[in-house]
Amino acid sequence: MPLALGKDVLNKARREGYAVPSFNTNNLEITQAILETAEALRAPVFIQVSDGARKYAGLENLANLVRDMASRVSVPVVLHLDHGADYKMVLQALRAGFTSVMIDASHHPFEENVHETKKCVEAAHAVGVSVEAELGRLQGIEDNIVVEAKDAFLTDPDEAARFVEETGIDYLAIAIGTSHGAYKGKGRPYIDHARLEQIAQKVSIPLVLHGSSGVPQWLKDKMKATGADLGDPTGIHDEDVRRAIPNGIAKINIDTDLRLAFTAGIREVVMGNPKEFDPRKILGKGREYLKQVIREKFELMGTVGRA
Ligand SMILES: O=C(CO)COP(=O)(O)O
Ligand SMILES: O=C[C@H](O)COP(=O)(O)O
Ligand SMILES: [Zn+2]
Ligand SMILES: [Zn+2]
Repeated sequence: MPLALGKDVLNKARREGYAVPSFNTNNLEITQAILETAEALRAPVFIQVSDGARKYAGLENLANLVRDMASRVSVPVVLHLDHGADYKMVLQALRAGFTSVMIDASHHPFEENVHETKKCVEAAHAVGVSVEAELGRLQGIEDNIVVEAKDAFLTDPDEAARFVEETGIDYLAIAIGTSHGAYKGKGRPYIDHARLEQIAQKVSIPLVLHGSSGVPQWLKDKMKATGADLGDPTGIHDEDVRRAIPNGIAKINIDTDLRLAFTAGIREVVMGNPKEFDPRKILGKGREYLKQVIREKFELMGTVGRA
């Protein structure tokens, strides 16, 4: 199918009470794992390209790869720009054929965030592309900028309503306690469900949750078994993700769990078979674990069979 429009996929999700995962891609194998699993489970999906991915693989290379591969599946696939840094980046994504773009001006003061976001909405809507913007600030690593706890702040419900009204965006990324990366805090990383409920009452467009990886035990075990030294990573509990979806969360971003899965498979082959030097065998195992973790996400978010 041709690429789907972001707001079509997410408006349906919020209306019907499920969420759509937005997976970061960087290469062929990750894209294959996402699309083959989505097709097998009849699930709509977002594939997103970060700034790091753009620098690693090239924005147009990834856009062309995703568009071409998506043309051979029969489920809705949205090609999304993750954390677009500025207006220029958004324009480049529009030109490359993205069907959804994020402008992340959340590190600016409110009025400046509104101003920058509005400009991007005007450009994207002129060519029929949907827009995500962010209000509030997540802790963790974002586009190679480390946001410390003291600089992170949660989204204010009244401000969120004003922001949506003034910018005309199609979906809103909010900060409610999640953070990027594999270290989301000790024990049970905190999610402010009460705040989410208040935001959901005031904002009717789909809400987006970043930093939602679960860092599952089976992947931690596999990494550890191959000698990886990760310290003590913790992710968002499945229960918290499940609880957030009826409160308007319709797009859920996952990158870290894919990194863990791909790397765990690669490590397993490399460490366990010192004679192996066929990259297809090495990356192939990574792709197999990617498919497993991607399947778990579709099941968790209620996306299976929604295509
Ligand atoms: O929000 C993300 C990308 O925008 C990814 O979050 P994780 O690091 O939790 O996978
Ligand atoms: O939001 C951040 C994503 O995990 C992507 O990070 P990256 O720019 O290092 O690819
Ligand atoms: Zn941000
Ligand atoms: Zn993010």
